Amino acid sequence: MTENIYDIAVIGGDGIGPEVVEAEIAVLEATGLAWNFSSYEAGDDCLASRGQALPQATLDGALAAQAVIFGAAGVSAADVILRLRAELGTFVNLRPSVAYKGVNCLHPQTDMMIVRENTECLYAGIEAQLTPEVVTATRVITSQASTRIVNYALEWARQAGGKKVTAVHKANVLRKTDGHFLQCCRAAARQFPDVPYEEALVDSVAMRMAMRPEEFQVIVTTNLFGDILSDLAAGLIGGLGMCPSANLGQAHALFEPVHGTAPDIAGQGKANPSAAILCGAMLLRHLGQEQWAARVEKAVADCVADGQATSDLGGKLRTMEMARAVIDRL
Ligand SMILES: NC(=O)c1ccc[n+]([C@@H]2O[C@H](COP(=O)([O-])OP(=O)(O)OC[C@H]3O[C@@H](n4cnc5c(N)ncnc54)[C@H](O)[C@@H]3O)[C@@H](O)[C@H]2O)c1
Ligand SMILES: CC(C)[C@H](C(=O)O)[C@@H](O)C(=O)O
Repeated sequence: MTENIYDIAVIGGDGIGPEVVEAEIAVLEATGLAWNFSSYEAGDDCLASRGQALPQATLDGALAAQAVIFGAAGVSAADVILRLRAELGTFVNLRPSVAYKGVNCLHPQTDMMIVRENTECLYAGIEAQLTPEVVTATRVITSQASTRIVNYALEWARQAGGKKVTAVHKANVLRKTDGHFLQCCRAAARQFPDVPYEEALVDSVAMRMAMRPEEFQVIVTTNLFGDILSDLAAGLIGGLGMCPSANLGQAHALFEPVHGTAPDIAGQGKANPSAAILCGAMLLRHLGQEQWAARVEKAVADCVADGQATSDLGGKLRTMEMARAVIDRL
């Protein structure tokens, strides 16, 4: 039987992006599975050297690959990652926030999945300068995207053993847009009578997450609220260094840490590679390698519990030293 070779496009990007992606690849290679990694440029450095933040060759490579591993891009991030998400048709942004044992964090009991809509809302890119003093942005909410994302969240919650889904909105003010999103959520929830379902306003969710994050298991929400709440969730569990994400569509998948280029620590070997390594676990799960995914997650958890971690978690290891510590525990 011929062995499956996984074709993966790698876009390290700027700042700590390439540093954490190097760690992620080292861990993936340590599984002994057959990988074919192809590297592509994107981001600020690429813009400076080639005049484009996302060259066509990178886009073509991402579209041709089985999946994409992404690090981070700097000020050009929106031109890179939003375009990649759109071109790859990734309509789901899956963002887990799990407090690992041993991390000195605000809320050690946090374990939630944020299912962020990935294609519309204020990210539709429709802004206008009406007069020199008045500018507007159009918020787009469609039945198709809303139903698709809430169905995904409900199905995910069902597969996870019937976890509770909270639809997060601001329909008391955004009556038409979030009102429509909520209608789509309710209609979908009726098709999943076995999955606990509730609704909550985004402002009160922010407060409750800061005080009692254990009240949330699966949050489904629109694009901008999902962006903000996932960084808030990162703050509960010890920071952005622990938060991976998966952008998933029908035909493509892109895995990226929730964090950015971290200019304050870039180039110093200080970046926590856990978010990127946990992206590797999400990639493994996506490829059907569930056992390896679980082993990578456990190895990260074991490292962190043993204090084998980078300085943001109170440890002494450098980025690649932590990657090697994870590999040793695989
Ligand atoms: N997907 C992306 O490419 C993406 C996402 C967010 C921000 N950005 C870009 O990144 C740049 C910096 O943005 P920012 O400072 O708001 O957010 P950031 O995520 O880069 O950093 C926020 C804070 O978290 C820390 N941090 C982040 N990742 C870490 C890690 N792996 N290990 C240890 N500490 C870590 C940083 O040191 C910093 O103090 C901006 O240019 C922004 O546009 C890109
Ligand atoms: C960099 C930016 C375009 C991006 C977003 O807003 O989606 C980031 O904040 C994220 O959370 O991945």
